[in-house]
Amino acid sequence: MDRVKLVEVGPRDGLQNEAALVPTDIKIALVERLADCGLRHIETASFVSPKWVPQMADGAAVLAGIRRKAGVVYSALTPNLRGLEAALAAGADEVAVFTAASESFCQKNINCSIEQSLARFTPVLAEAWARRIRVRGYVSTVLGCPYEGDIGPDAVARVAGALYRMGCAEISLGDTIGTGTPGKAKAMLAAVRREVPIERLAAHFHDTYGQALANLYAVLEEGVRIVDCSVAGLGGCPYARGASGNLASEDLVYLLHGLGFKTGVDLARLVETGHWISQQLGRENGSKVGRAMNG
Ligand SMILES: CC(C)(COP(=O)([O-])OP(=O)([O-])OC[C@H]1O[C@@H](n2cnc3c(N)ncnc32)[C@H](O)[C@@H]1OP(=O)([O-])[O-])[C@@H](O)C(=O)NCCC(=O)NCCSC(=O)C[C@@](C)(O)CC(=O)[O-]
Repeated sequence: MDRVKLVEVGPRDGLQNEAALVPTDIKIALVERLADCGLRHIETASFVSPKWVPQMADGAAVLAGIRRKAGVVYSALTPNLRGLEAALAAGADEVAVFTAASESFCQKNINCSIEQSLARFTPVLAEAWARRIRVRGYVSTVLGCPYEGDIGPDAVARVAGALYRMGCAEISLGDTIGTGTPGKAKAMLAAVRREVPIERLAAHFHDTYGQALANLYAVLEEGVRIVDCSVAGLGGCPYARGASGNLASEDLVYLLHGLGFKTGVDLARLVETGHWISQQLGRENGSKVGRAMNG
């Protein structure tokens, strides 16, 4: 049976936009619970400037505090060499660099042009390679930008191809503001797969316009088998106005199991975890499956 690799980004993408600081022990408990659900790739922390994203300032404490489960990859976001050093010192198993297909978003998010971001990543990849650490590359705004509107597939393909040629093992395509629709997602993927093999591509779809699951289904049909998701649909980017939650992990697992894909995830436990974190954060559960199965 076909398998889909899930990358759970709740502890990072899910929490980074929370206005109130989430206590470190809650973050640790969330990561541990997600691992207990059967998730094997958990983006656990982010080593960015604490002035830019205060919520992620305790990344080292989170990585130090978790009870590690064998076979689980605990990864971290690293915008530069300093972030890489900090992530590795804290025990991250894998790191991710991140840029965008839109110049304006890149400037707002990491304070440099796309070209400059790629130059910053060169030493990150060299150092990671020397230490045998796998690097993922994110491209944001692949289906629309909060500042520039539509983004052409060729612009996405150019950046994805550059990350791949630099040595990123996996390229995650982010519909940061969730404006994409299935036809657009397929057109974007058709351009990107000319630069990057399909098995190296991940879908990272936000659900701001309620399109995430439809877009995901479209790229699944095209052969994408790596999907990013966030428990209880938590998430958003502080530098993308109006960006709301990620594709909810529970909704994704329900869809995939219904289609006959294997994920290794215990859906009932995941629903419990989604309910638990929603209560901790005092917000409504963003997963429809989570609400239905918990009701
Ligand atoms: C990239 C920088 C640092 C450039 O920021 P900068 O101001 O251009 O760079 P800088 O080198 O001048 O550094 C500014 C300050 O940050 C410090 N600094 C510098 N680097 C680090 C580091 N690694 N860790 C900790 N501190 C750091 C540095 O020491 C300095 O401190 P100061 O002297 O002012 O006290 C900044 O713009 C930044 O941190 N941006 C991060 C924004 C972010 O995290 N956004 C959310 C993640 S992306 C996302 O969510 C999208 C994604 C991936 O999910 C996919 C999708 O949905 O599209």
